[in-house]
Amino acid sequence: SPGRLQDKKLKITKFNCFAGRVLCHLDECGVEDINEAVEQAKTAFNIWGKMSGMERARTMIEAARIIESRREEIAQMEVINNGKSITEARLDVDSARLCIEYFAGLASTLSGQHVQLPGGSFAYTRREPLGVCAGIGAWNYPFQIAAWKSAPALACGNAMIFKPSPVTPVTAVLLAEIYAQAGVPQGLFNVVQGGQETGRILCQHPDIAKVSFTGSVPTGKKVSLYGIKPVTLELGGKSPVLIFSDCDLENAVRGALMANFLSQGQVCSNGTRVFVQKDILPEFVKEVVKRTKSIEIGDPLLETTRMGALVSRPHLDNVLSYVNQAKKEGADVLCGGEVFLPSDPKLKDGYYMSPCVLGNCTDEMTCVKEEIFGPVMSVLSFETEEEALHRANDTTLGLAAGVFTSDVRRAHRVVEHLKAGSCFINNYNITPVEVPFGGFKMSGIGRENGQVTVEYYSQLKTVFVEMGDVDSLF
Ligand SMILES: NC(=O)c1ccc[n+]([C@@H]2O[C@H](COP(=O)([O-])OP(=O)(O)OC[C@H]3O[C@@H](n4cnc5c(N)ncnc54)[C@H](O)[C@@H]3O)[C@@H](O)[C@H]2O)c1
Ligand SMILES: C[N+](C)(C)CCCC=O
Repeated sequence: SPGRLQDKKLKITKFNCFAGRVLCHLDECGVEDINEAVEQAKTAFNIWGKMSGMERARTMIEAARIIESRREEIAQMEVINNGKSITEARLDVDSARLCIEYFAGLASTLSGQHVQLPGGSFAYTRREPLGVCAGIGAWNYPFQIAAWKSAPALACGNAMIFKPSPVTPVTAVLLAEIYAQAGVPQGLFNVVQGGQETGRILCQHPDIAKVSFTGSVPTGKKVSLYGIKPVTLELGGKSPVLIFSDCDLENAVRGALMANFLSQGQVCSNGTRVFVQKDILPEFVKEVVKRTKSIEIGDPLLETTRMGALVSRPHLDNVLSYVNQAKKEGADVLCGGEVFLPSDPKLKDGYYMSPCVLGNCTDEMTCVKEEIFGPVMSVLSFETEEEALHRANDTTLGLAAGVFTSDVRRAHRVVEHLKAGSCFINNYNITPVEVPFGGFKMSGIGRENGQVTVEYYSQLKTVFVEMGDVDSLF
């Protein structure tokens, strides 16, 4: 309720990323708002958690239908919220809808196990919801992240309070509106606005049963220390793509672009360390640079635009400083890496940069070691498979990895040794909602999407049933 938030002191100013103007002001939610959201969620959970899976599924399918009918409106709002191109925003809305449909399909399949014990006794397990879950989102996929968290939570019978990033606060509210319109109990999916303090209060609330967090490694570390409650962490990456000389080069070039430039390079799973086998390096670099230079940058609402604006001025400055640092450390800027000024004067204050390819990179460079989270590809060369694998795995992160080769045995051998949660063979950055997504090492704990996610939003109760007498030792 906007009225109740008026007395809060802290304000969030949301800028329009592609024109650099103030879009709106929001009040940060504090203890009182969160208490109220939790109370509402508990009441809603008491209704929702007792419904059958089929009943929950019906409401979720209705939410998916509303998303489909409002696809264009949501996508346009996401462009304004985040700065990405309308083409990508539509795909994000589709992924959100598909996720809700997928988990609606699983809602009626939740079940336990029956175990026979001696003497006719038996035990069975019940899969039960956790209660009120907290979802905390990053700013790169605001609507999609809210759906990827709420869909499994709701399918398993939980309520969720979701806090979007203060950098992109707008579209999660649309999702709350849609769930309400679809008929979920009031307060089952609520949105609280705010930054780190709101996030901390929410996660530490004693009635929050689980936290599902998407964001950076440093914040993920804090969230994991908030208390004894289940936590899903979807964190950052610095993923490798291994391009062998026996690959289909055209496909590998396309893969490298998809691995680096979606969402202005602001993608957790991006394959930003592109290892290319030495004998095809010149040809690969020539083609990648040519295609990168031809990426259409500008007004993200135009159909022809393929790269919109970065999410904020400070983030743009940070990404550009990584390019400067790379130059100082000896990398060659093969293209891009500069502020981009669109021809439309209305967009002159937007946060645009030209996508960048860095050549002559080595493993020790900052651009190769740290997550830049912008449109910056680092190209490295290698000679042997063993060497490439060793260098690819030489990181504390392990979200994703890719391999391009026409040798099927090499593909599976390499993937077996890659230390990453999502491995792509001859493709990159596809995330069908039917398959699990999540990281190895410091890239996270737990998974989103796929059947396994049910385990992260429910708990098992074991029931022992004695058919004889108590065999007492006393
Ligand atoms: N693995 C994935 O699925 C995935 C997906 C998207 C983004 N990411 C990662 O997210 C990062 C970029 O997102 P970001 O800059 O929004 O990350 P961030 O860690 O700065 O913020 C993420 C969220 O946490 C909140 N937050 C901040 N401090 C908090 C605290 N102390 N307690 C609770 N909540 C707190 C923020 O307000 C925001 O909503 C990148 O590292 C990227 O790789 C990972
Ligand atoms: C849909 N993508 C592009 C694979 C992004 C997954 C979520 C990570 O940021």
